[in-house]
Amino acid sequence: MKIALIAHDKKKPEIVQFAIAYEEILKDHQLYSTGTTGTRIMEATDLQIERFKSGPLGGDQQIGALVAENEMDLVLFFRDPLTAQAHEPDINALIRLCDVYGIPLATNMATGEILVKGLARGDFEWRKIVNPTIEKDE
Ligand SMILES: O=C(CO)COP(=O)(O)O
Repeated sequence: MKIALIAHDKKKPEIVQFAIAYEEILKDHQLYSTGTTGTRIMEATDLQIERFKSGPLGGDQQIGALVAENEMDLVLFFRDPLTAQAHEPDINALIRLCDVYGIPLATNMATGEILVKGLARGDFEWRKIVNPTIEKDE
């Protein structure tokens, strides 16, 4: 499965802890991230992540483009709801596209844990029906 990992600055410690805790599950998937989030996770784990631009420079939009192309299966986006973001329109656009295309989206760690545990037990098998390009053993 293709999984996007994104976190706002105040949530970066959380997503790093999350990636460490679920590394055994995440390592079997294709991982993508916005720039800084990916760097932080790769510094703390052995995960390989394809990094896009930093969020404020278009990274959320690049991940949104994959969602629109049916090339993303899960978005883990630990948002900071208490800090104004210069690129709020990009953030809203990514969240909107996940809803447009019915892509599972976690905006906080508690939801992320449920989705990743679901991923591990096979709850995402339906994505192989809507996206036949997903490898059978992913
Ligand atoms: O701003 C972000 C998401 O909206 C995250 O971007 P970075 O991972 O580059 O900090």
